[in-house]
Amino acid sequence: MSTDSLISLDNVSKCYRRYDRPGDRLKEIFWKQASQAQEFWALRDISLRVQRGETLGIIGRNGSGKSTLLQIIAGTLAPTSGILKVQGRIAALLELGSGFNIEFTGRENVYFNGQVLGLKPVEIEEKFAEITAFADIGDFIDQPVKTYSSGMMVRLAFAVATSVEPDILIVDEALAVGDIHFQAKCFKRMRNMMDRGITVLFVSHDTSTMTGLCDRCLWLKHGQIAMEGKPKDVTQAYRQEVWEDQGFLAATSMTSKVALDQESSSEFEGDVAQSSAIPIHQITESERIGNGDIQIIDFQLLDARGRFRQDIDHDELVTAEYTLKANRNVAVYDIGLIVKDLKGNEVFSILDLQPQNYPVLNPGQVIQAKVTLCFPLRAGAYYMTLGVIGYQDNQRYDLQRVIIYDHLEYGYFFNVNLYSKRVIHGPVHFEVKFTVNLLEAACSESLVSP
Ligand SMILES: Nc1ncnc2c1ncn2[C@@H]1O[C@H](COP(=O)(O)OP(=O)(O)OP(=O)(O)O)[C@@H](O)[C@H]1O
Repeated sequence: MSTDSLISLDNVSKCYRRYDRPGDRLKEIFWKQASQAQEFWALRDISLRVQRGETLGIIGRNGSGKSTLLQIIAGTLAPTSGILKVQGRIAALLELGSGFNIEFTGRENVYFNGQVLGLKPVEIEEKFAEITAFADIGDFIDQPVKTYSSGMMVRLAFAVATSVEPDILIVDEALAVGDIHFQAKCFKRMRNMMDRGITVLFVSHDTSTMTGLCDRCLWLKHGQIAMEGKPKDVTQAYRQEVWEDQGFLAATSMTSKVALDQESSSEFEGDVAQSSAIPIHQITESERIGNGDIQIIDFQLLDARGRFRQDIDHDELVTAEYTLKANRNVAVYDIGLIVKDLKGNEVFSILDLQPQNYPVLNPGQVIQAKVTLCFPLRAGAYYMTLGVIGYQDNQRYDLQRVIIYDHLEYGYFFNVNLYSKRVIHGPVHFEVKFTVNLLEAACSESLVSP
């Protein structure tokens, strides 16, 4: 294994034994010759190197062998044949609740898991408050894990696995069963870990996640590597195949080729595509930074009739209303917002740099600022990062000298609904109109008689 590849697999295969009847497995234990098992090769001859600091995405259809591969690399499943070498500490989030003893409390499991991940009790003690703050499951931390919902289990498992500084983080996105606020927090933490050079292996069905997060992508098909390379190329080929199989595209169609050249994922919008409702998250105190000279004390989205909205129709004009409180004299300040998808990818941002009419603020003063905007986005859940900034010596336009008064990473979660019969690609969607004109009539003999 080269010094910089943390993971190396040579011709790794995994064969499961499948039985028609549960009793057949038992029979085999006592009488090998009577084996009724059928062999099933979930992985065949996988050879792979993953370098230190690399983020490898694994994509593939249900049953293609993704979880099997991750479990083998994590060391929780033995390969049937082949050579596997892994260097460094692994933190894995694979099967729900794996690694937890459900009879024990969350607190006991944090200590137990922390030790499995290589932490000393005193180190776990130091990290305990941070782990519970991230998991945010309140008093449940002292309840047996068997009383947890699946979402709570994932919260705690993710908090523990990412609290250690592993060399390799392995995450199955299918586990992202928490609410959207928690998912966004998880993606942010994963990005931070990637920035710190931690090697990440990540399974997802979502091609935009692959292109957004990963350096390299692996496509598994029937237990074999169908393709490996740049996320954009691999996800494009993968989508092409999925779409062809589903009959959405003709393989040779020019339009499909043009469409698939787009970087982000594509979805077939059926008769009515509507994102599901999300729980209300108004201003969250977590992830708040800034010196507090001005604070955002409330924020809402209102529609044209002044109704509070969190489910917004595509392209609908809404007003974002900030309520700001000054805690000091402030003469120059700007208000901004960034719209992000749940993976933390920035969709667009606005910073108002020419506010002629913003009043000078005195301590205790409360003002309301409004921004009118619309969201020509594809259907889905998004959040807004909200901010108020100032400048050293009040030198507006000098972005090098920005002072952050307040910054709320998860300021406001909302849904965009889109009703469309079209096949839509990419993060934005504009109104378009297709028209077809008949230029030449068909020859009379080729006309189909009514
Ligand atoms: N313990 C097992 N015994 C027998 N077959 C198994 C076992 N575990 C997995 N398989 C089979 O191996 C194949 C690969 O499964 P795996 O869970 O690795 O796929 P996957 O790509 O992760 O699927 P998904 O996207 O649905 O999670 C599947 O056909 C599955 O039915």
